[in-house]
Amino acid sequence: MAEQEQNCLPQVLVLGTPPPGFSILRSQYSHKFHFLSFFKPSELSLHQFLASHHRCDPSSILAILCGAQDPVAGEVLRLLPSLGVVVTTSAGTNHIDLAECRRRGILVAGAGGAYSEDVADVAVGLLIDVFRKISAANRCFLMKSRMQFTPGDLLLGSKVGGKRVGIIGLGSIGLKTAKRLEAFGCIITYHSRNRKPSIPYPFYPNILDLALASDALVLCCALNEQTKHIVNKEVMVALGKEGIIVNVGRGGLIDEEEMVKCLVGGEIGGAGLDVYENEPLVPQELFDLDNVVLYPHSAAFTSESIVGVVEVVVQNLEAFFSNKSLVTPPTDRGMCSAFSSS
Ligand SMILES: O=CC(=O)O
Repeated sequence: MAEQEQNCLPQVLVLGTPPPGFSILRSQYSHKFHFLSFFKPSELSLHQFLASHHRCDPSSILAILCGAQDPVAGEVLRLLPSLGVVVTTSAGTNHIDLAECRRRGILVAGAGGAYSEDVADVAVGLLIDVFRKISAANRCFLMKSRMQFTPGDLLLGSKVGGKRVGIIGLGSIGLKTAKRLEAFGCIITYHSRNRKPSIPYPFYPNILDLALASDALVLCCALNEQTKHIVNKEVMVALGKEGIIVNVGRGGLIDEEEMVKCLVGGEIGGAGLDVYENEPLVPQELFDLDNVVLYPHSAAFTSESIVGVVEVVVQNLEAFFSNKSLVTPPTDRGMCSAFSSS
């Protein structure tokens, strides 16, 4: 596209690591938006990048596009005096300084429910894997020794049907996880910020009570000040030696150091994890445990969900630049709707 034509397009500053779907966005929507990519690693600071970019007056930037991996902190927002919207390709918005956005009236839009089914699939997959020791068996029989096996030998798993599963956070991911597990014969209960009157599952206002009444806890909530370390040592002890934890929310929801100790010491039965407290670092001890299944923060991503999120991003940008309401506006506390606020 000629530079002159591009100059007339709404500018979108794309930050950090190329967000999922960005190559589709760039190839299919560059006639609608001028994507100004400031990707890592860069020798320039954002300030220098904006100053060196020939047509980029920071006050001409009204929109940021980002993914979950890169913080959109106060200092970034302060460089962009006219910013009106932050669109993230993630369901979670904990990487964005929501308080500063609220203060400045900057809108925030996330992936909405674009990933919910895929994340729920992985939550169920991790739960089944831990209870039935699928990865452990794979590791033991096939990868380590390639030995012949006797059916039913050694790795006796635990039945999924009948398990009491406490879901923490009943947004669209939590609800889809609950529905799937119900079909496996699990008994569902939940904890969230408020009881949901239209939901039939028993509600536990207290997370310790939920842990005491559960064989598995599945974390599907957003990370914020209220939910950080919502699963702490006390909760893990209440869950008990046979209990397992599945986390598809954010690593910081669990006190990871304590979780590692509980797993190593046998105080909980196992864990299926998609997210970690200090990503991309994963505590070394976890790699050696057969009762732990690790996934690399990829529960959200399938070829289909990436196409879906591109649509949501485009709809949000189009809505914003034509002064319409965003299609996935944040909830009252600035969070997007796929993760419940706990
Ligand atoms: O973790 C992934 C997301 O928030 O989309």
